[in-house]
Amino acid sequence: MKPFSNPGRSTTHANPEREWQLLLDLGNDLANIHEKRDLIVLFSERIKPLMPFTHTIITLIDCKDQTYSPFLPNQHPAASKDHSGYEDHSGYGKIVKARFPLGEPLIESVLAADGPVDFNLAGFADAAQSPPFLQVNFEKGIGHVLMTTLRTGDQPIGFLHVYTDREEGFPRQFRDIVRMITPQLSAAISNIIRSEQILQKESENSFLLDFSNAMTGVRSRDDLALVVKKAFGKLNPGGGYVIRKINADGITMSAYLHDTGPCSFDKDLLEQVLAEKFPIGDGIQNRIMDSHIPLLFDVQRELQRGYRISYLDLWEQMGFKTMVGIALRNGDTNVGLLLLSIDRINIPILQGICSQIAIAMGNIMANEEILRRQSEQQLMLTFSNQMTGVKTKAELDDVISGVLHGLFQTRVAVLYLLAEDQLTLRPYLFDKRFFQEDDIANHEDFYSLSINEEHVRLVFESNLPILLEIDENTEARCLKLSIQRKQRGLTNVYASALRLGDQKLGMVWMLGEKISEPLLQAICAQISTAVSNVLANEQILLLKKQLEEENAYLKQQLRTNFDQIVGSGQAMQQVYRLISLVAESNATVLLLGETGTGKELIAKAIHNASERKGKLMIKVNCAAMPAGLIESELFGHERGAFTGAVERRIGKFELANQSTLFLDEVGEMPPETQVKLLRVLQEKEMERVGGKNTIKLNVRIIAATNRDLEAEVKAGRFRLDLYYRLNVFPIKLPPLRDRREDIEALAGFFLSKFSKSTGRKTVKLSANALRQLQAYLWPGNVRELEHLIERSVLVTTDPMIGEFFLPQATTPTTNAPLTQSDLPLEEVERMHIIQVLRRCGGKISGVGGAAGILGIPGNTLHSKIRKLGISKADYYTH
Ligand SMILES: Nc1ncnc2c1ncn2[C@@H]1O[C@H](COP(=O)(O)OP(=O)(O)OP(=O)(O)O)[C@@H](O)[C@H]1O
Repeated sequence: MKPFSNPGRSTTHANPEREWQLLLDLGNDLANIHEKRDLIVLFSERIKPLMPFTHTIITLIDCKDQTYSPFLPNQHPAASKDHSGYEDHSGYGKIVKARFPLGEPLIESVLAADGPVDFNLAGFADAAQSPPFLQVNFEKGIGHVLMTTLRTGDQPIGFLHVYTDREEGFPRQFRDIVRMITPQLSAAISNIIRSEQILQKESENSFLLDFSNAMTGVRSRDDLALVVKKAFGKLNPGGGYVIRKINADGITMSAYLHDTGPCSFDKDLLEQVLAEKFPIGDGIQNRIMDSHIPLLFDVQRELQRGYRISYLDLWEQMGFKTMVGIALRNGDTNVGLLLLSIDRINIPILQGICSQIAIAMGNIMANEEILRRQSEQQLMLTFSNQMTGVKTKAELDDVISGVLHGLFQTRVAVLYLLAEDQLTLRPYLFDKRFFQEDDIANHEDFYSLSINEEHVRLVFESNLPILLEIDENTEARCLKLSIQRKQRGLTNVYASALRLGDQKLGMVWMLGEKISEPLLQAICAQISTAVSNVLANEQILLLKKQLEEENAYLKQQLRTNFDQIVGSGQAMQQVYRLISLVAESNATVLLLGETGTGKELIAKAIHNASERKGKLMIKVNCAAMPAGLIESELFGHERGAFTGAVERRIGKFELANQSTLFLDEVGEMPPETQVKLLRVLQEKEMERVGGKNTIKLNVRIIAATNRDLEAEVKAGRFRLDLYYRLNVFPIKLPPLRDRREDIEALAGFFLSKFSKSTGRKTVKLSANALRQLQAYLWPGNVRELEHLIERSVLVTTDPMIGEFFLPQATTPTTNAPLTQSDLPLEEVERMHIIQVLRRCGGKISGVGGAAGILGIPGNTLHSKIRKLGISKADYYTH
């Protein structure tokens, strides 16, 4: 501004020419004013000489809230008599910052007047509704105030206050001068306001431009922290701020960036606030998020309103009285919010900063998300590679308990498989860190979980893994899983169905801190595939084993080659007739007859004539098995079912599924097994020993015994109900002595068979030898004949057998003493056993059995019989 023109000597006396010149000069000077400073100089240097007033104040009206407040409170320190201390905390200090309502009588009268109004403060200062600054001035010795309204057009924009300590107040000439210069003064003030606004805008723009330039280089959260700290350092020196982001749950917010400024505070409280997830609807955050402009909070007032939010406490502790909150939005998406310790809101600047912060946060988070997904994919690839190699349950256990946790900090608590009934889930694998073996075995709820359980149903209804809400009920069902997970800091329980295509395989419960849905889905899909591979592999191994067993059995059967029945006599004709009647049905057949009469041969013939002939007939010798193992032999067992059961075994019943099971010597079966056999025959299903799965059976039973089963039933050794079950179609095989007509054919058959097997021409029988055979009683029946011929073929060197050396005893032997002196110990033992067996009618164990008399267990006797080569023919007596 150019220097003001010299006003000459001060005067208030009438001198129209001089007055006009003065007004002209003042008008020119006012027209050139653009800054507050110029106005101050004008008042102190140009107007003051006209009238020695103490000070002037210009106040501006705020139309929005109908108030006015100081705009130019102090024109020149020297001009103020006693009022230089505007910064004091009483009187002026407060008034300078205050806003006064327009609707007071004094102001209304100023607004209504068409020129300056002179008020004697003695009459107004302490009047009710008078502006408080009059009282303050009056107390400081001011007598009069001259007030006039400043206007732009008709619109009042503010007031000029001129104060004087002269008792007589302002002379008329001064009032006239003020009236005259009021329009120019109003225009000058408008100019100042406009240029201040332009400057303000320019500085805001330059601030935002700098900020925006700095933001272009932001790539990471750390970059953002630096730029934001610098910007807020300029905007609000010594202040603090926090930027919060909305968490993935969509209902809470957590600190993203923060700066506490130079304040002192409780570090623990800060840690707590930084770690805490604050619900968006906490009463403060929701107000900020709902507003489209920054909101100013009075910290004390919010605390008094009862908000017990830790960040308000911290804010108070740091000495911040106010808090500005502004929502961070990236387009229409809410990203988070900014809290700033500032007491003056510059809305455009804050909005400019916040929109850029929100965009940067959006980009950084998107970037972080991409990196996270990439790392997840990498981890998933590693997991998938590990899972692909899984073939066995143990390997599956290793990968899901080791690798899964190593990669994703997630543990499979339990993996259930759907049982055959498709209604029950049974634990297949479980994490031993959470459960003991006993927990599983003794907890029926856990062991057998119905798919109709509410939480299980939810899992199967969903195509995606779900986060389980654990309530008291579920918790009981989940074996206190939630407690377990809290103890291990694993906060979430995820559950997912395991499926292969549309087929349900089972369900998995996982515990983890947090894991994204797509990742969880991918993990569960991998587990499903691996489980199905393991199950398929187990099935293959089982079938392979079954095949091996069948194979071994087949080979054994081939070695004994029973494929022909010899005999065309009447008795055998009757047998053939019965076989042809029953063979094609599935009826149970009971073969009765003395030892060696061909019961097994006939069983085989029935099987071969049935539609089951494509599969192997399975044989069980009920007498040759130790009582303790017969059940396992018949029904199989699970691994660990009893001591020594080191691996799963398939029983003869399961082996004979779709085929025929030949129960040889069924009369020797121990009573406990009889019960189980009866159940299987009745229900046509069974479980393996130690197993829980029920196996459906389609087995044809052919039983055989050389005992009189009716007598056994009467004696209480054989169950009547089982007898009825077995005695559906009895076939009685005649003893050889009752079909002597077949002896010649049988002898010829065996001569040819054994001659061939020894590589000789067929050995013949002399007439004498044949007569001998026909005269003999054959206690051991066909088997005895077969053995005799075999021995004879072996020992004779002639092409013809002239004579047989047949045993004398053909009736039950009495207790005739043995001559043992010349025999070796083993032979004595052999003879003694044969002797006792004869006395017991061949019965080995149980009441009246040979083992009891010999004082050894039945098993031991069996093995001795085998070892000493004792055959039934040796001891069978009639
Ligand atoms: N009709 C027959 N034709 C040819 N061989 C026969 C005949 N009957 C029995 N055998 C032979 O006699 C031997 C004994 O037969 P098998 O084992 O079937 O008798 P079993 O009644 O089952 O005897 P056990 O009651 O002692 O088990 C076998 O080697 C069998 O091949």
